[in-house]
Amino acid sequence: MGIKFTVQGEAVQKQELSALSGEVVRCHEALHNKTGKGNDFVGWVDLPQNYDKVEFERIKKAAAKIKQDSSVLVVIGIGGSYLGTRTALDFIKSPYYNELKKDTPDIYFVGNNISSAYLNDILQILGDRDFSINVISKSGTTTEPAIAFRIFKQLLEKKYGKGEAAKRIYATTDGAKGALKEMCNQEGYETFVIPDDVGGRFTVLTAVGLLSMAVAGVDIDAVMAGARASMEAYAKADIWQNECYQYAAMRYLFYKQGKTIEILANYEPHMTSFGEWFKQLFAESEGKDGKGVFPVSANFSTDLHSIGQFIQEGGRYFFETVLWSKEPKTPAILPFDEADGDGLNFLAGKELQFVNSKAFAGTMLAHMDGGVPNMVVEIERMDAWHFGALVYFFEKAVGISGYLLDVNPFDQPGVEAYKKNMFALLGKPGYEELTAKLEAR
Ligand SMILES: O=P(O)(O)OC[C@H]1O[C@](O)(CO)[C@@H](O)[C@@H]1O
Repeated sequence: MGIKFTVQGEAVQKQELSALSGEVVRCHEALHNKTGKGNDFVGWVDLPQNYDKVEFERIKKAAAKIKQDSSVLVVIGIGGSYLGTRTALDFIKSPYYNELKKDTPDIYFVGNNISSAYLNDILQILGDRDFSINVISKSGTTTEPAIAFRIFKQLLEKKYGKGEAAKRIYATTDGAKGALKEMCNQEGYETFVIPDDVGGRFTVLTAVGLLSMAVAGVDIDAVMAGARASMEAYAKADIWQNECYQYAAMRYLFYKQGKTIEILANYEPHMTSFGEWFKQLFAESEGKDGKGVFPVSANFSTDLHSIGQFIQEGGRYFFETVLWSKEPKTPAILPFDEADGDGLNFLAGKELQFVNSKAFAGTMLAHMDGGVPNMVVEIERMDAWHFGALVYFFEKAVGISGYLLDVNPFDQPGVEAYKKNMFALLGKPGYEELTAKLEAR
């Protein structure tokens, strides 16, 4: 398996983990037998094996057409309909994917905020270049992507006419219902399906993530192969044979010990958005019924010069999970300098990855000395295969850790509260009573 999970030093609590092993088996069975809370949303468990192979080929075809007729793909979506896709591109390609030399279209993400400045910047970047749209929304009613879709659809129709525009719109949505699905039926957009039993934050291995990946030239077969390898590697109920479950159980133990925040740290800007994806996955899955580990992310060594002080000496209510790639994406060597004014010649000729690895090792020991438990999720390299493998590792872990907490890890009822208030304050028809109440406050 290409992922290695370890708990560092004193933090390993073998006895406590053993005591949890029965509970872990119970959670495993609930997940695999579909008898646990939210059991109609566990389609992601065997997705790497059971995905729609016919649609998979259609995704490749659509990607080939986009590559051929578009300089830009505008991807519209928020939350699970955005973060995984963004993460895949940054992790497998680069956060500078658009700026780097390539023979694939630029990809820009919109509909993940309501900022007019952001929207205008993208419109300016787009200019008069040829483009296509991938609008992604499982519900089809989310405000942020709906606003962006209205704007970019009008732009597309103005540029190409309604008929040609419809051929440049790819919709990824529910297979049967929702506002977006209805538009697809009326306008004849090519449509990809978000399976009914896969919730938004678990969809990156569906058309949601795969279409943009394919457009960017990512080997999506390798992504699915990596996910499948994880699916097989983490299928055993026995905690001692399942590192993914060890991770889930350790999180639970730390939580019970009052460590209620998890920092997912990385040492690669290519992994920054992985932290964003991880935050949604764990926050929406665990944060309910007054429970859950609050997920945050940190980008080292950058953040060692900002929040590093707090991690070392501030309140002791968190633990750290480090996401580490053994190989650098591309190597670089520190050159020799005759004058050695910076005193760095002792490192001349060394790989930057070597320096980064010592920053990692030194930081981990310092943080552990400071009372922060550390765990490591290590991969060989940041490629398509390892992306798929990692996605599944964390999805499986959150399923088990949600069940250990005895919450439904597959719903997100709390997200509705802000939406209701926003609609009421915007004066949406049907919200009159709430509008009056909120305005009185
Ligand atoms: O794909 P949709 O339905 O537009 O939802 C986007 C996101 O909004 C939420 O429903 C709530 O934030 C997420 O769970 C989801 O990933």
